[in-house]
Amino acid sequence: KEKVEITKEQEALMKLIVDAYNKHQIPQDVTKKLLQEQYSTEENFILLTEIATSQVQVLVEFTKNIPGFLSLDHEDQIALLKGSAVEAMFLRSAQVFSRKMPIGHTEVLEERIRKSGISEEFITPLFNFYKSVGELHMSLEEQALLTAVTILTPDRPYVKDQQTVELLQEPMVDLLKKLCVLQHPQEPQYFARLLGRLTELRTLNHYHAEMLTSWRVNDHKFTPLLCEIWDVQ
Ligand SMILES: CC(C)NC(=O)n1c(-c2ccccc2)cc2c1CN(S(=O)(=O)c1cccs1)CC2
Repeated sequence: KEKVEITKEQEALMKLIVDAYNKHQIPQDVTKKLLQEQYSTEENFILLTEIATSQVQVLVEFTKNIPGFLSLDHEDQIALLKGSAVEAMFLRSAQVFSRKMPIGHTEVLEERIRKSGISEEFITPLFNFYKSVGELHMSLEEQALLTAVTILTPDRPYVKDQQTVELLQEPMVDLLKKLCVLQHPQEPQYFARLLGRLTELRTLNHYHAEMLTSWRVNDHKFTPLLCEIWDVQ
C-alpha cells in the first residue's frame, strides 16, 4: 500500500484555502442578536436574511482567494458564484450547526430556523442535511476544501469554459482525497461519504427554489444581494 503524502505545493494550496476560509465567520453582532431578539417569525426571518446576506459577501471573498478563480472568464466567475451560492450556504450552515457552539446557542438557533416562515416540508431535509454533515466530524481543512470543490463545479448553468474550471477543481479534489486518507485512516470510505454530501446538497438547491416561491407569496423581503445571487424579484 503506497504511502499517501501531501506535496509542498499541495501544502501551500491548503494553507491558502484554509486561511481564506477562516475569514468565513458570522459577525459577532449577528450571533449576539441570535440570542437577544424576540422569537417572532418575522424577527427570525429578518435575522436569517441578515446572516445569509453577510455569508454571501464572505463567500465572494473566499472564492476570490481560490487560486486561478480571478483569471477565469468574468462571466464564468459570476456563473460559478450564482450556481454554487445556495449549496455553499447550506454547506456553511451545516458546518456552523455541527460546530461546538456555546451552551444553548444550537438550540436557540434551531428554534429560530424552525420558526422563521420556512415551511415544514423544507425544514426536515434541511436538518437532515445538517445532521448528516455533523456526523462526518469534518476537519477545518476538509470543510474549506469541500466548499472550494463545490464552488468550482464545472457543470453549473451558463459556464462557457467548463474545461478550465475542471482544471482548477481537480487539484482541490486530489488534495481533499489525500486529506481524507490521512485524517481518517480508519475510514477508507470517508472521502466517498464526503462526495455523497455534495449530491445531497444539490437536492437542497431544489428545496431552496421552492422556499423562495413560498416566501414570495407571503411578500417576504430579501436583501438586494440575495435577490441578485438567487435570481429573484
Ligand atoms: C451561515 C449562513 C449561511 N446560514 C444561513 O443563512 N442560514 C441558516 C443558519 C444555519 C446555521 C447557523 C446560522 C444560520 C439557516 C438558514 C439559513 C439561510 N436560509 S435562506 O438562505 O433560505 C434564508 C435567507 C433569508 C431568509 S431564509 C434558510 C435557513
